[in-house]
Amino acid sequence: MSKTIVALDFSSKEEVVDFLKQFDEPVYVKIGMELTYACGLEMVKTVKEMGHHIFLDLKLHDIPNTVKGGMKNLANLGVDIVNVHCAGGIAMMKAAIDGLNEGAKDGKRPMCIGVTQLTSTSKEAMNNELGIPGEVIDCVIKYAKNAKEAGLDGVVCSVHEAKAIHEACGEDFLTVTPGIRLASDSKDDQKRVATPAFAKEQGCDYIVVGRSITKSANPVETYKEIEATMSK
Ligand SMILES: O=c1ccn([C@@H]2O[C@H](COP(=O)(O)O)[C@@H](O)[C@H]2O)c(=O)[nH]1
Repeated sequence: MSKTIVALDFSSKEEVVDFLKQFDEPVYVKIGMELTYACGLEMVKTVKEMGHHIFLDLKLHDIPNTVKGGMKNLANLGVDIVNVHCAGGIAMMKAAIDGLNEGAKDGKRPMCIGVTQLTSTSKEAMNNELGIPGEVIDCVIKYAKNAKEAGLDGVVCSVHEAKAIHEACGEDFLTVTPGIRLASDSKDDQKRVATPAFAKEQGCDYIVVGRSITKSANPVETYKEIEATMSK
């Protein structure tokens, strides 16, 4: 399976279908808030019918009972990955897994991963706005260990933390890393960024790439170049 997950940050079905029609092979895609709030979970069905793999990035973060109920209803959509915010705590993450297990009709639940610190968060913002002292890496490792204790399958983190997470939580614990930029790209709103080549070097399991591919003059070519780097 592809190591590059393409973020479908579009607001209409037409844009998604036109974008995906350019590819002659199944792509691993990410459906997040923008698309879901515009088109509903119906988009999961549309994209699945086109043959693609899906990371449903809704980042659940609520009291355990609510997250459990939410996950129960996401369990049978046929997506490969769902996620929560690790900041919701261990009880909430355990509830997410319980909900998925309860909801999965065939006994096979999607993988569930936890967002550690958003890749758009800098050390300064984490310290001064979120009120979490210290280095980002320490918070990310703590959250990753919590996620593992809760039974999650991995985490979302930046490339810069992936190696330390594998050391702390094991090589089988998934690291899914957004904040990917080509050397010539602008960082936009992202803070903890890295190139696909550095992600490969750091042992990231998957990279998540949005604008570098979707806004490229030739999205398929850019995707193929990035995926070739990741699959070397
Ligand atoms: O920490 C996180 C968690 C999720 N994302 C998501 O990944 C893509 C990145 O898009 P780019 O255009 O490549 O910046 C986007 O859908 C985010 O919601 C993240 O960036 N960081």
